[in-house]
Amino acid sequence: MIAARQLKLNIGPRVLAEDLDWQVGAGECWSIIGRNGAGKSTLLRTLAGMRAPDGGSVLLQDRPLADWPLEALARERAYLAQSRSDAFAYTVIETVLSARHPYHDKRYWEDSDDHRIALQSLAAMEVDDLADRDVRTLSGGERQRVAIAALLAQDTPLLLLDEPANALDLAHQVSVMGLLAKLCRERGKTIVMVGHDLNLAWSISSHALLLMGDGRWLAGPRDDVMQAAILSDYLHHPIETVRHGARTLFIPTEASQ
Ligand SMILES: Nc1ncnc2c1ncn2[C@@H]1O[C@H](COP(=O)(O)OP(=O)(O)OP(=O)(O)O)[C@@H](O)[C@H]1O
Repeated sequence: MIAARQLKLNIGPRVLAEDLDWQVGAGECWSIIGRNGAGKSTLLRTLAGMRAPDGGSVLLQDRPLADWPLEALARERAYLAQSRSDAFAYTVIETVLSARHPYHDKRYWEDSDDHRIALQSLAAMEVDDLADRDVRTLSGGERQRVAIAALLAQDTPLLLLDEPANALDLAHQVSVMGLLAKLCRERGKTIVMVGHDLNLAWSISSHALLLMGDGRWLAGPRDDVMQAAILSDYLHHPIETVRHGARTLFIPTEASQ
């Protein structure tokens, strides 16, 4: 689906990722994990085509990202940014309908299919009752769910999500993650997401990519990569794992009093 070839990411003099050779297959769900500032958002923006690589390349469906016309790219991948600022008084439904523009060709107005898909997406995120509200009046968690609804309405095979659980209460974290997992398992969508909650990441992911923040990285199937010793190294904090039924739980060792 999407692949990095000898990818290099720099910010100023800092090398965030070096020689990143990474293949994301269709229907896989990847979590990108690393400390603050390790380069997770920078990598996700690069995968979305919103930032050029500093070396190497990103291929979407075996074609370099730079060769994709923007509208065709918007039908292939949707991107959820870590934060957003709403400068204008758009309603919730207008915000979600705007995600349908890549399908409009030369047509200006949305049609009934767009409305149906937008309303379905709002309902999936349990924000359909907010359809007529000005997005600037929403709470942080409501705004995040509207942004995820817009991402769903874009209906792309590849979803790139930067901290989708941000601002969500516990129940919505679990339901949103469950929905994303279902999109992979049952609808063959491919997901690459950034997150700090190891337990949520473990519960949804088939694979994980760890970034050290100095160029080093590790990618592979979830259970190969999400091991206590490896995560402790990448996150610079001792982590233990415990089994709870079928789940593995990650527990950071408490700071000594
Ligand atoms: N435009 C910029 N100018 C200067 N430094 C930047 C810029 N964009 C990113 N950086 C720096 O690059 C590093 C990587 O940033 P990035 O947002 O990718 O980290 P991250 O792993 O997503 O972090 P977090 O977990 O805090 O969200 C950080 O140290 C950040 O301060």
